[in-house]
Amino acid sequence: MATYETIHPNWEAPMANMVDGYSLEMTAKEVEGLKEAAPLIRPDTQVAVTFLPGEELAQRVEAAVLVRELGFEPIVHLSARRIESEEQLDWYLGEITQKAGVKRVFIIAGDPPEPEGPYSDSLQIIETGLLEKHGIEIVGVGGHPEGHPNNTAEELWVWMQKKIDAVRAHGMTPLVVTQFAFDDDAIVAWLAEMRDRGIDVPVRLGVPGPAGIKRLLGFAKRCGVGASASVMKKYGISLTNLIGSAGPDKLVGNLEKKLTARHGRVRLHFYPFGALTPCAEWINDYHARNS
Ligand SMILES: NC(=O)C1=CN([C@@H]2O[C@H](COP(=O)(O)OP(=O)(O)OC[C@H]3O[C@@H](n4cnc5c(N)ncnc54)[C@H](O)[C@@H]3O)[C@@H](O)[C@H]2O)C=CC1
Ligand SMILES: Nc1nc(=O)c2c([nH]1)NC[C@@H]1CN(c3ccc(C(=O)N[C@@H](CCC(=O)O)C(=O)O)cc3)CN21
Repeated sequence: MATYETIHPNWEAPMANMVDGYSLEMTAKEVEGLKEAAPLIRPDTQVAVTFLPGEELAQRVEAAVLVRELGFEPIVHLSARRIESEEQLDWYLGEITQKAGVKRVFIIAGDPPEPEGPYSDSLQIIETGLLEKHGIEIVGVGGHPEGHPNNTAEELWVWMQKKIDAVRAHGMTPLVVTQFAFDDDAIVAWLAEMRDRGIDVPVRLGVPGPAGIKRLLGFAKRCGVGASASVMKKYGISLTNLIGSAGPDKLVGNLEKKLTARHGRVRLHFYPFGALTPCAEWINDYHARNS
């Protein structure tokens, strides 16, 4: 069975700084964007390919192949509620594993209020047995530091434990990747509670890449992510001036200060929201300023 070192070679080692061992994501349509950003991204960096509406499965396969060809490690998202049939899931897993050597997936329920096929939650995908059949070794599941409109906080912990147990029962290694958030205190408190509950799996904390302020607020609204005036002020944004763009300087700096050994193994996962090059530049700049 894969170990935590397989998730990332440095999981056990102290981090050089908060961006050490980061992952990021692209949409299936961002093939040109990834080619442009590639020279700025360290070889072997994990790059996730999303499962958004408006993408074709074949486009997602091509994106995963490109991630591999450029020397990065693909992670493929599976949105349970957007998968139309078991045959489609089987076909997609066959394509990504054979053509892009994919070993890692991230499973999320997805936003459709009614499932488009047989799966309404992430656990059902794990339980199909198709992941291990296709040689998948590492399975990420979603974490929600600010909660989720369809579940209480308590329900979310129960679901997290069920998914982790199921990933292990199917012979694979679990990790948790969180929804992006702007409030470092909410992230740190959520992580402390997770560890207090005895859930010791590695966590990738979701962080927004630099983006236009209006765009960031639009994504926050669409994804149910908290962006109150006080939280945005802490992040570095004034809601009375929406001109310009903002990066996660304060958020990442605060995480670096506030995370301790009790918070366990963590790395960051960046959500570039369509702007891969600025995101990679921001990460490299943070690294240069903090090493
Ligand atoms: N973290 C991220 O990057 C992303 C988060 N999301 C959001 O996270 C939500 C939860 O995903 P998971 O943690 O994988 O849940 P899950 O698959 O573990 O399901 C937990 C429970 O929540 C219910 N549920 C999940 N999504 C629902 C929805 N859209 N409408 C009504 N009930 C729903 C499920 O039926 C189940 O009872 C997604 O539905 C989506 O809204 C979506 C995309 C990306
Ligand atoms: N509840 C929830 N639903 C989501 O769909 C969602 C989350 N949470 N959390 C973050 C991720 C990241 N998401 C996204 C969504 C769109 C783009 C994006 O770049 N869209 C392009 C056009 C579409 C494309 O290129 O495929 C854009 O310009 O808006 C990026 C990340 C959606 N995600």
